[in-house]
Amino acid sequence: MCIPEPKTIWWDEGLWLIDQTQLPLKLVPLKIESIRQLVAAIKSLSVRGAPALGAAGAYSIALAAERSHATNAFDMIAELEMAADMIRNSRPTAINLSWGVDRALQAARGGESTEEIREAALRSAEGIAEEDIRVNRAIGKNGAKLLEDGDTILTHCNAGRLACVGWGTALGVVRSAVEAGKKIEVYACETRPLHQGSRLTAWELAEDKIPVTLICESMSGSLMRRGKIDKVIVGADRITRDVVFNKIGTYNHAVLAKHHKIPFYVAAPLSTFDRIYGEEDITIEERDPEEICTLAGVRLAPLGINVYNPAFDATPLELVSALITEKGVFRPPLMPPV
Ligand SMILES: CSC[C@H]1O[C@H](OP(=O)(O)O)[C@H](O)[C@@H]1O
Repeated sequence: MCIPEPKTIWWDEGLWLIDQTQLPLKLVPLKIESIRQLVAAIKSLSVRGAPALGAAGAYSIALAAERSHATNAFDMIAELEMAADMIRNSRPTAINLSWGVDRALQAARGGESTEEIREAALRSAEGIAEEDIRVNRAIGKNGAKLLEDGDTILTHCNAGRLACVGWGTALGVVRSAVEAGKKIEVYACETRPLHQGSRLTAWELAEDKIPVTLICESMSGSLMRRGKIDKVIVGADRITRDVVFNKIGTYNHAVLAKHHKIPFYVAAPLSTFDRIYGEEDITIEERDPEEICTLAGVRLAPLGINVYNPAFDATPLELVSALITEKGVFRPPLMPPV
């Protein structure tokens, strides 16, 4: 079974991305004309997911260079550095955003003229985008070996091609297993409050004709207890020396998987690893309370109620059966090479 490979973010006489807030009803390509518009797109999750944010970060430098009116290299680099700060600060937890910004900015600094800077920034961003798909294909190939024909997988949030430039990480493992001829079924957690699972994962898998069942994340324990889940596979936003940061609710599944002796896999590129730091060093993004209190404009909670709305949680590595990367599969405390 050959699965198509559309892109989530790309450059075509300017920066384009799929506006994920319009899915699953509409597939809307969005042209990004300014850094401010890109910051808004990142904050509103029009573009989201660690690897996609890495590419967005890199393309932001190419966009800033393309839009710059600087007449010399020094002034242009100063503009790019201001743009870099705006993009880095748009979402703090996923390391890939700052990683992509820094790689493209470093390339741009090698330019001696404004034109060389523009070319270097775009070449770097295009390289990161192409590298992402290659890396995700390698993650998929390494992870598919862990899946057996007939497996039922639980996944959380969206770690598919919409979270990347293409192919996906957690869903990339599923796609690679299906391409290898294995029959795989997926339970997709809707993933409140922004529903990346129902809006994006269920949509992706249905598009690829991979059997998917939508559930509320509160249902995962019951399915595990009834023997309905063979493996759990999720993505990651940052992997430190002691924990995996991923969408809020991931930790719950990891604890339940441990209790039920179900393999719990994390699929992520090496660019998501950040081993200098530990859990206590990383900021977990707190999002707008209205995301929990309203749904499609309907009020779900009393006005003025206290709300806790972290975008991510931390799963200790001892709960992770294996880290699936482009360099292979590593079982903590064993970690991939730096
Ligand atoms: C392959 S990274 C996907 C990762 O990013 C998601 O977060 P968000 O939708 O807020 O960008 C979620 O944590 C996914 O696991």
